Amino acid sequence: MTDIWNRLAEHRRAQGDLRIQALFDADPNRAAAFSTQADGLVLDWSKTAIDAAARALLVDLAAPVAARRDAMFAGERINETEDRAVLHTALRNMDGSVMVDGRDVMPEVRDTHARMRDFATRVRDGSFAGKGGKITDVINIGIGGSDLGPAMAVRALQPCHDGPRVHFVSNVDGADIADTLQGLDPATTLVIVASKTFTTIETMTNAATARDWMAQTLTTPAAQFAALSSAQGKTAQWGIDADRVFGFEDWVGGRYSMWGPIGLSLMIAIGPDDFDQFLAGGLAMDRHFRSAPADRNMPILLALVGIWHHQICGYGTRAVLPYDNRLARLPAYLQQLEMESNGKRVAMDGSDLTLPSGPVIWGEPGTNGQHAFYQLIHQGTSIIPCEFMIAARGHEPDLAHHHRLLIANCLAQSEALLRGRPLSEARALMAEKGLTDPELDRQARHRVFPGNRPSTTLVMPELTPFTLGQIVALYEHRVFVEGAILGINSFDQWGVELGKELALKVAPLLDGEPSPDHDPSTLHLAQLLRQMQG
Ligand SMILES: O=P(O)(O)OC[C@H]1O[C@](O)(CO)[C@@H](O)[C@@H]1O
Repeated sequence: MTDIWNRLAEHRRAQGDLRIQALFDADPNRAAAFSTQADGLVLDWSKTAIDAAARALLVDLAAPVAARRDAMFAGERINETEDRAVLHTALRNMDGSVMVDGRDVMPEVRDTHARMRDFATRVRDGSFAGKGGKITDVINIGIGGSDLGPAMAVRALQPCHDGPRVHFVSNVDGADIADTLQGLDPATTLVIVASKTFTTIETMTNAATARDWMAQTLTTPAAQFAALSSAQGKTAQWGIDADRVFGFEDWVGGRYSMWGPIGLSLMIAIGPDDFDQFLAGGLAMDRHFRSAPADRNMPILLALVGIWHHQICGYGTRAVLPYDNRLARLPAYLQQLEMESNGKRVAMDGSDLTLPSGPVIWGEPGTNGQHAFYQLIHQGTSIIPCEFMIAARGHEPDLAHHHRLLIANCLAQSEALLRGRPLSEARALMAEKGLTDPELDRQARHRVFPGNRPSTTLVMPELTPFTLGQIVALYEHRVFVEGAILGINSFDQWGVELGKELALKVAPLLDGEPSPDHDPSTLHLAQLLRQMQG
């Protein structure tokens, strides 16, 4: 492996000031040859500096992926620091059997899925009602993986909504729940407490506030609560009837959990059949991931492009730019999926990682981002690989002209990043305006675009439950591949623990209790905030 990394680094050095445009000039078939398709989804990665030799080396780098992938699907305990299997894929494949510790886990998965379908159907048709009648509003209370996936998907699949309104509360900031509860009727609201552990302080604090809010009107608020958790003893302590508790096992990681019970709010919003289409999209990507050769395997190639840009070229961040307003929450969802999974400095075997971990992920939907941070992407001193996403068709037939413009903008941005605008062109533009040197030169230099900035474009026919399932599974597997190649365990998240522990120790400071165990700055800030509270 070290040899391949060295050869890749050497190849990059040898490329010198290669322009991506030169790769297109040399190979008229490049756009097709550096595109990959999977069940109607197409990834074009031709606008990168990866040439045939780099591609071959990168594919060699992916050699360890197949064995680890097969171990994951077979239910082996590949999450070694938590001693757990990693089987979120079982939640989207209802057929067959999957053995964990000698037990087939699929009958229970199917049973829970059937119970979710039944409950969602009853909420939607009114046979499960609140004290005041048919449920009009559902609040999902959760955080991280118990919030970001369903919140992203509910927004993405708005055209499929035909159920009650669905709201999401995650932040422990009381503003979140206060704003959400405003205008809702407790008698027709269903609260879903989504927490794998059922101990997360933000979620349990918000859930208690929601229960108090309901108790002002209803004598038995717990009757309008449901729970999604692997800690079923704790849900019982909360008084939530077992009929409305949907469990899952520890082999489903929080950020990989929207396919099962954590997706209940999505199922209620779009209906069980559309939810099954979402699962079908994920399953289609699983099958592609398991069967396509590495050089045509979309998750493997997407991961390799990322490795080329971050670990080989040294670009520190990656922008995710969906040209779809309904995918507005996708960058936030991917931030948890990618950065909580691969933001690690220790390898699986306990040694220090010798390569950089996964990159910073950020983004906003186009075209909004164009009028905000694209300035830096085009002309800043950092190179930021961009991941564009676009659907061929929109959902608003009467507004086809909007979609035409949306597509044009998406393609124009990746073209502008590739081509740039040389000084000669910028000078010609200034000359047309009647400027002469030295002012012409000064003005022209501000209008130069260096270009040669890499991007990929993911194209889908339309944003549907199926394509969304494909995209989420694509990114899950991309993270998996990156982790396997870097030697990272992508399924634990020890880095979130210290802050949680310290928050519990800091809280007493805010009540004025002395505590010697804090640094002077923290003590100073706590005192300042107390003074400001008056
Ligand atoms: O579902 P839970 O147990 O409330 O956890 C919520 C989130 O907290 C984390 O454990 C850490 O932030 C995430 O991995 C998880 O998705």
